[in-house]
Amino acid sequence: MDDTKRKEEEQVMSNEDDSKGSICGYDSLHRLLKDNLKPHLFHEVSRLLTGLNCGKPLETIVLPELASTLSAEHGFDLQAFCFQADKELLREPRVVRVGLIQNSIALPTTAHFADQKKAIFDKLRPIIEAAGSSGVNILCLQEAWMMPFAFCTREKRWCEFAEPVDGESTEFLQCFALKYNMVIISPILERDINHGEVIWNTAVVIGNHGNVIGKHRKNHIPRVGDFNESTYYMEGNTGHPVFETAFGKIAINICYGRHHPLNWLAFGLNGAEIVFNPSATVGELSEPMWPIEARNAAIANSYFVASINRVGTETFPNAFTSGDGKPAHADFGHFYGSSHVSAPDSSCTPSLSRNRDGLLITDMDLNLCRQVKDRWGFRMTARYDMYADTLAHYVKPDFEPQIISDPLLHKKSL
Ligand SMILES: NC(=O)NCCC(=O)O
Repeated sequence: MDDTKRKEEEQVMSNEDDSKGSICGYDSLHRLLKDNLKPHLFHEVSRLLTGLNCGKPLETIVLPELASTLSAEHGFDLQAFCFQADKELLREPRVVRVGLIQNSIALPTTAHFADQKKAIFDKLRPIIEAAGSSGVNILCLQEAWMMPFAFCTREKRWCEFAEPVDGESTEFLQCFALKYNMVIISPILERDINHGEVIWNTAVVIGNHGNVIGKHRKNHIPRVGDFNESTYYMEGNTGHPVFETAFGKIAINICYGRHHPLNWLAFGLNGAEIVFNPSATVGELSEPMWPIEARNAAIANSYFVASINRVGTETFPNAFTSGDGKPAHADFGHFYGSSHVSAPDSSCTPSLSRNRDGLLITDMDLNLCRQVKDRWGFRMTARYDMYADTLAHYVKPDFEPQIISDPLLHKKSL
């Protein structure tokens, strides 16, 4: 290939990459490293980047053929890993199979709203079937999975997508919960019929008998970049519930809540063993934060964190601005997928694709949570009483920061 042709091809590739916020045409960081490092270097980089579980790299799981067939037919990424815990003498292993689904929207945002929602249902059906037929016990979808993430626009017509907790999205998923004996976490835009049709950003927890166990409403609402969600709903009023399910104690920290360590802590104090973080976030804003925050939360709170993000670029009919000096634009940028699971022992799975729909299946022995607590003693050493005191002072209007100034602070150096 001559130089001009190569340059032209590189230009096309880099334009495509740019529209996806780049990582140079690779599907994930893991892939980029694997394809470019010598095996012994990749092994060592992975030891630090994704950690070791019980002293070893994570093993992959072999899934039933149907799951691979559905993944090939419908073009979604399918990956599966297993977290081990040490064998105990007095307790049986408590292995739970968790599934995470990430997806792009299915029709342009200009299509009729009913068609958009139906097309998302149709797109998810085979992915949920793949999860169910692989024996997934707890399945979680992405934030506001039943609609485009239209909150950047500040246009109120998108509120039409909101549904009551027992609405059509819940009904759609209840069938799968029953069919596959699966707990399903369904993050939706909620319309609270009993309270004057107020809108919330809510995760509905559907039990493995198809029943609604309860709901949690997003605690922290972003006001950053194009994420103008506070125009649509207020901070949640459900606290930090932990749902005791047939397969373990679970909680949901919805998207922007992942930037708040006390939010993670509160779910942990209530006894969560797995905290799901269904999200919608874009590369330019948060991609470097994404793996760090989840992993840190898992380590600090001795539980598993399951992170899910949307995929693709959603373009809206009318351009908008967000008071950041940028020209008016009609999309958020690239939702980078990259769903993954972090464990309390600091190991984590590689991420799903940053460009394609995907299903990540992970086996986790929940005994690992207590084993890490016993080993590291973070709960014992946490000094909650000291921080309770600091916070109680901090929230008072007359609070003054505890700063001890160097009396020689302003003395000139010789
Ligand atoms: N959906 C949402 O809360 N996004 C905020 C952006 C971020 O937290 O990365």
